[in-house]
Amino acid sequence: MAEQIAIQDRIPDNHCFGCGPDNRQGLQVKSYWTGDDETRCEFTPQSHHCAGPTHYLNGGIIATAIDCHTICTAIADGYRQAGREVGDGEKIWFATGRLDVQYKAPAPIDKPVILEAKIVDRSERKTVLHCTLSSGGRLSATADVVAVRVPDKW
Ligand SMILES: CC(C)(COP(=O)(O)OP(=O)(O)OC[C@H]1O[C@@H](n2cnc3c(N)ncnc32)[C@H](O)[C@@H]1OP(=O)(O)O)[C@@H](O)C(=O)NCCC(=O)NCCSC(=O)Cc1ccccc1
Repeated sequence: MAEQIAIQDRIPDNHCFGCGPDNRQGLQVKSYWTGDDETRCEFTPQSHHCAGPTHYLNGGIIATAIDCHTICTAIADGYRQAGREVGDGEKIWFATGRLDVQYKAPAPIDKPVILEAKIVDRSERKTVLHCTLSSGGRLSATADVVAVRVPDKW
């Protein structure tokens, strides 16, 4: 099977701290389709992404990774619903309207985290997603996200 290009690497002019390919100080989150409405992301934390104790991943970094993975899933889905490849033609932007994270267990800093997102509902203006974040096979966080379509000049 041909290797997929990450969704973020197809979104034009994305300078986001969490997922912008051109943001050299950013997290560089990368997401890939795994099914019709499902995407996956593997993110390897760096030591300075720690919480108070140095062995756990910071909660804001967890929220940012979830935010970027889910919103970019909504953006890619927006292009797909329009029958276009991500990045082709008029830009499609979604913004985070709601990000509701539940922290279930700490995520160790020295292991990759796996994010799995699923689109649970979509309408003209918004896409609703559910996301899990796991580390070493243990569930660390769940999130419910509302991505809202914004104008192409957003
Ligand atoms: C755009 C919006 C979120 C909503 O605009 P409005 O004019 O108020 O929208 P409107 O009232 O027309 O509703 C349309 C539909 O949406 C629904 N809905 C709306 N809000 C909520 C809600 N809170 N919760 C739940 N649902 C909500 C509403 O019910 C309606 O649903 P309906 O169709 O009736 O079923 C505005 O409040 C805003 O700009 N907020 C700041 C966003 C921001 O700065 N985010 C952070 C930066 S982005 C980032 O970091 C990610 C990123 C990464 C990489 C690349 C790109 C992005």
